[in-house]
Amino acid sequence: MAQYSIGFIGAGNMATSLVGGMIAKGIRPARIWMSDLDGERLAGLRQQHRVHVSTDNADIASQCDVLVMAVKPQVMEDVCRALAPQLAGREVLVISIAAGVTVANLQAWLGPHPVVRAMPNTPALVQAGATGLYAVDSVSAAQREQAVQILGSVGLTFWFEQESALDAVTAVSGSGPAYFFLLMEAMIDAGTELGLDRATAQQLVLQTAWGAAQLAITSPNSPDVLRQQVTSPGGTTAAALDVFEQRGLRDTVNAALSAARDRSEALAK
Ligand SMILES: NC(=O)C1=CN([C@@H]2O[C@H](COP(=O)(O)OP(=O)(O)OC[C@H]3O[C@@H](n4cnc5c(N)ncnc54)[C@H](OP(=O)(O)O)[C@@H]3O)[C@@H](O)[C@H]2O)C=CC1
Ligand SMILES: O=C(O)[C@@H]1CCC=N1
Repeated sequence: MAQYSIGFIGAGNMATSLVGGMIAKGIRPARIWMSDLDGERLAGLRQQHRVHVSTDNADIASQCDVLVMAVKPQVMEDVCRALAPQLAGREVLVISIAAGVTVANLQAWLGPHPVVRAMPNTPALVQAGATGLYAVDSVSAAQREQAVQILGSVGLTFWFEQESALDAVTAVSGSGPAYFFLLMEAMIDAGTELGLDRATAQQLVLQTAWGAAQLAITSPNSPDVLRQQVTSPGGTTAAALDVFEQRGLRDTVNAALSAARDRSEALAK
């Protein structure tokens, strides 16, 4: 990988997942810069990862060729407007990972820089991330490649031609890990209700989730076929699946993802 420097503005959950995954993948910490309001958090990150840190966003922006904007959508405008003078006249690739913040917003706040809008997810920390990407026309082929090198170092990347697809990606894979964690929590609670000790219930649930995902990824069969292979006629799985279907799991999932997509769209306004 070419030795350009990468700065993260905002060192919260998603930025630290990305940085942890990038370093585990072999990207040198000396190339990574992180800023945040919280000096203690930064000190911990410097100690853990040996990255450069600063509580001054402008300091990070002045050092880096690629800037990953990783603050919450609600503060993105203020953060970008404050950085605009720092970036003026420089060739910096901006990658925003914020939900719902459009490239038009980012360019209005930062200036006419090449912008990639990305939607990663926290499994990036273990190189099992999934990221949707959208680029404005001014992003060069080399800069697209930089975005893929960074986000692709921690998982799969997918380019989209329409920016609106990023709202759907946010609903599916950006927020998606939380849906599976909720199901894990519910299954652990249910297993405990059924008399298992909590630690064993947790191990059984996590191994089952991991095994199901591995099987679904490696099998030539689609999830519906794999589900049928578990389901003996008149057996235990059928009894459980009947309850899920009767209580409207599919409609619930559909409504939940629509709510996430709508929220992503609303954040742009
Ligand atoms: N978490 C996730 O799974 C995903 C998140 N995202 C996106 O990533 C972005 C960050 O989310 P997430 O990591 O969860 O949020 P966090 O709140 O964990 O991280 C944001 C960090 O930015 C800091 N911050 C706030 N204001 C400033 C500022 N002016 N300058 C520098 N740093 C600042 C926050 O500090 P403080 O806490 O003190 O406010 C916090 O540490 C969001 O835009 C979100 O939409 C995208 C994909 C997945
Ligand atoms: O909840 C959120 O808004 C962010 C975006 C996707 C995951 N977390």
